Amino acid sequence: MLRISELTKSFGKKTILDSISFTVEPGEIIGLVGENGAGKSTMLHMLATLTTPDSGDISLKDLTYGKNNKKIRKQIGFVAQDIALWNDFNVKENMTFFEKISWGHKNKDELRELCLDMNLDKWDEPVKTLSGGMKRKLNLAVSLIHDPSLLLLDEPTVGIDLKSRKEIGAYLRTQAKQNEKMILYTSHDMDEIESLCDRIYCIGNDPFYFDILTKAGKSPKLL
Ligand SMILES: Nc1ncnc2c1ncn2[C@@H]1O[C@H](COP(=O)(O)OP(=O)(O)OP(=O)(O)O)[C@@H](O)[C@H]1O
Repeated sequence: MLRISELTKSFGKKTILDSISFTVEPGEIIGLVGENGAGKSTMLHMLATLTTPDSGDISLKDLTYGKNNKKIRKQIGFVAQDIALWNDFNVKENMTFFEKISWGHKNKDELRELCLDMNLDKWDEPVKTLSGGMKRKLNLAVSLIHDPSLLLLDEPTVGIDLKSRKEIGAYLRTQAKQNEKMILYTSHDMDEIESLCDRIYCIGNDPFYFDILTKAGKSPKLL
């Protein structure tokens, strides 16, 4: 289980996240929604151990953030909003590079299969000539190489075509349900959030997303 207790984060005098608490059970996909600047990425960055909270506690299974960060990182797959790939390498080279520096043990066939799971079949093509959506698919595949138990996905499907998005969504649901992965997912696409997520949290004071999701019968919660 991922447990977040009374988490607070400010930048300067601006409090972005104010005493936020929630838990994520194995097998759950949690949607985080809110307007631009609400604090979704800040939340994911803290869960990825890249930013420290001002106060509050986070734990993953029996591991405490701040004390066990090295062990925690091995269990995390993080897709940031910015794409992080080697442009001059092809897809195969990127996958094998990231496999080597990750804690996973996957052979070339398994790495290729992972790309195909993301609907990416351009194995020998340099990243620099891939479309934006294809780069996103590769970025997502890289985050899954070490079979993480906690997936933090910050708008991972921006620019990905609808068919691929549906297939990636189905893949993520299978990963969550069959392999007990915990997934936190941000998106501005409410259809995607509604169809993919088991529970949805609205960050920030603006009731806009809360009202939309409530009308759609999704019982969102305010953070
Ligand atoms: N390193 C930083 N220093 C100062 N302010 C920051 C920093 N990182 C984020 N912020 C501020 O924190 C607020 C929350 O940003 P964040 O990126 O978490 O929002 P978001 O909900 O992910 O937005 P978006 O939907 O646009 O991705 C913003 O006002 C942003 O300017």
